[in-house]
Amino acid sequence: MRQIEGAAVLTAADMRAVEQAAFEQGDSAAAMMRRAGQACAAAIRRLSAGSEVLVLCGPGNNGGDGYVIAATLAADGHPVRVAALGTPGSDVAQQARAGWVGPVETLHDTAPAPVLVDALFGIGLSHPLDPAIAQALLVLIAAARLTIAIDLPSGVDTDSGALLGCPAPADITLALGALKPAHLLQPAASHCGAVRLLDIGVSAPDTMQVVAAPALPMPGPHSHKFNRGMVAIVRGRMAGAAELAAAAAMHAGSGYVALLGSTIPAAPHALVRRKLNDESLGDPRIGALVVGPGLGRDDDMRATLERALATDHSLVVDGDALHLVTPEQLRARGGQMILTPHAGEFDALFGSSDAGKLDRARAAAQASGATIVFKGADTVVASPDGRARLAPAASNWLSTAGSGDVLAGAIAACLAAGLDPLGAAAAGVWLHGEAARRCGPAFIADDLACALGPARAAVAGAVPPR
Ligand SMILES: NC(=O)C1=CN([C@@H]2O[C@H](COP(=O)(O)OP(=O)(O)OC[C@H]3O[C@@H](n4cnc5c(N)ncnc54)[C@H](O)[C@@H]3O)[C@@H](O)[C@H]2O)[C@@H](O)CC1
Ligand SMILES: [K+]
Repeated sequence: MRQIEGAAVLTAADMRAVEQAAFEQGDSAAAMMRRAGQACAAAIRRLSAGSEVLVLCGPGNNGGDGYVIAATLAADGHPVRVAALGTPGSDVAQQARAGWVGPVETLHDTAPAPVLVDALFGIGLSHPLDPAIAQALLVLIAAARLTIAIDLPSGVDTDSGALLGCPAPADITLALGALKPAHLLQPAASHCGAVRLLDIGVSAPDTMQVVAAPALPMPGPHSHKFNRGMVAIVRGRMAGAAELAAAAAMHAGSGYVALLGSTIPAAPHALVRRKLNDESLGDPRIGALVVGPGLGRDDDMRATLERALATDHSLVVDGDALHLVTPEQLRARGGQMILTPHAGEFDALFGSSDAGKLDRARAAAQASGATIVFKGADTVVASPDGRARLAPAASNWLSTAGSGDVLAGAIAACLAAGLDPLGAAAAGVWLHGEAARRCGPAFIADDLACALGPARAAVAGAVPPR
């Protein structure tokens, strides 16, 4: 049982492809189910501390896992009952069912137990739960002291994270072989409780991963302020937003941060204030240029944005700038670009849709040629090359004014430090989440920017000095 940071994330189709590849290498579905069920049983035995376990078994292979779990617990002398919904459909699930020699109650008639194991449905759920099934599950969850979902809580859509009748959250979800998008995307993620990953002996590709602590370059004896990574930030109509992004870039480790658009001295004095003109915008030492926080959307600011786009700098495009560009314009510009839309900005730029957040982010990256940081309680980072990073849940206190500006600055610092756009975006998201964790409750964005330093210190030394 392991933590999820850095773990592979697979859609239902990806998971089936990985399983199929394992079968072609000589593995069998029965052996895989045995490994999955036994790994779950070992975790459940520890978590239940001797209390009676009720395993709910569905009609598919998730139910098959449930029968293996029950048989393994019983063989270890652990008190366990089984209640089923239908009879197993696949050969492998029937085989697992045959391995359970105790009685099988029905979902609708069974009595609650202190520990409930939900092995009704996993990645094969194809339509919303019947309300009678959801109600029976709800009653058992409410009566249990601990609910453990196998692979996924029953009643969530694997790929989009939508709820398909899931009646109540589990306390713990044991993900099998890899994470699925629903473990990270809302609202399903909130129904998973604590997610832990169990190895079932398959090797998953790393195209999609959970955001993990980044490896960030450390300054060495040859470092100076510019080769640490210079960030420039365009100041717009709401100056505070750009100031926050600048503070964030400084605390996230940038060696030199310039605010373009004002020369009036003010704290912090480490921030270099310069006029916004062709010379300052064209400074070849700039490693990342941030445009959009507090920019404004009038014609002057549109012209300022055009000037930023006309440079060949790596760009972080945030806030108002996301209302002033089109995906086609960005694609035509090319170069390294990271866009950081929240849901409203995403809709404005790419159009609204009922598709899942991961699919939308990946499509947007394709359309714009930019790395997309689709922000929210379930931030998704998608690269035009198809790779993606999904953030684990972060502090809900991040829902405060200016936290997006801080994220843009943190990402810019990582981009200027030499990370590729996907790496920089994921590193910025991690630093932002870690800074929020360190801030505790009710922080303001200024505190969050300052906490990026300690967050950065937590990964100091990850890579040698450059
Ligand atoms: N393929 C394998 O060998 C392995 C599969 N594993 C487990 O198998 C799961 C996937 O198994 P399946 O593909 O059989 O899918 P599930 O067991 O998640 O569900 C499929 C079954 O549910 C029925 N169903 C779907 N939606 C329903 C609804 N709304 N109401 C009522 N019935 C519904 C389907 O007709 C089918 O019988 C994984 O989540 C994992 O738990 C693991 O054991 C690892 C090995
Ligand atoms: K389940």
